[in-house]
Amino acid sequence: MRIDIVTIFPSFFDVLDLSLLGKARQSGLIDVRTHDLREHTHDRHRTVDDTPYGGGAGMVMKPEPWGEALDEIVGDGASDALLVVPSPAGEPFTQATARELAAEAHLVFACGRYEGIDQRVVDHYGERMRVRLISLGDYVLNGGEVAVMAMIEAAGRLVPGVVGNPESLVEESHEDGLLEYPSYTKPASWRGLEVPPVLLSGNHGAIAAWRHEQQVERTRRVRPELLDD
Ligand SMILES: COC(=O)c1cc2cc(CO)sc2[nH]1
Repeated sequence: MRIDIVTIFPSFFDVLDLSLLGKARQSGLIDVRTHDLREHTHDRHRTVDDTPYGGGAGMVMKPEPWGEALDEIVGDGASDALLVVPSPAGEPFTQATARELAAEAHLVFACGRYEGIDQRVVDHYGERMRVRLISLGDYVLNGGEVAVMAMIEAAGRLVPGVVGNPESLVEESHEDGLLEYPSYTKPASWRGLEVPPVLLSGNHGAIAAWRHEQQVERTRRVRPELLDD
């Protein structure tokens, strides 16, 4: 998988060199490249934003730098890459979305700031490639970078080979539509709190049944709407 990120804060993504995704980058499983939007400005102040047509507070990101930056990545014709634009007006990001992104060969993330990117950028690239506006949730961040970091982690870990034991991906919250069961490890007794005896029983059928029961109970208590599906 190739990932390109266009942002005015490219160093924000240096952290991707660490941990899980760091190994995936070194092994070539995931090729992450950041691009500084300001490299595609040509005025003395390296301007990337301007006041909104129609008035209103805040600033809007100018289309020209985005056009130059994105053309450099996907060329000036049709592209099979998926352009992901984090936006409060986007579709909700879920584990299903993460799985869809993980199946892509080439993801391009456009990190907006301020009030967003001039709409014509989405319209222009929407004529020659798939474009998805995605939101992390019903709140607003100051820019797309944090959202892109979360999406890259959620999708990157689903890319085959990135996580050592693929089994660990199966029994996770939201993978089967339920929240995950509670986990325990040694010691069996800690500050007077005991590990549920069934987990020490060695009875794998009883353990699986208990874990599923815990998933349903936790989901009903914390996220009852997930049980409606
Ligand atoms: C949950 O919030 C988001 O996903 C989110 C993405 C973006 C992009 C912005 C720049 O206009 S503000 C913002 N919020």
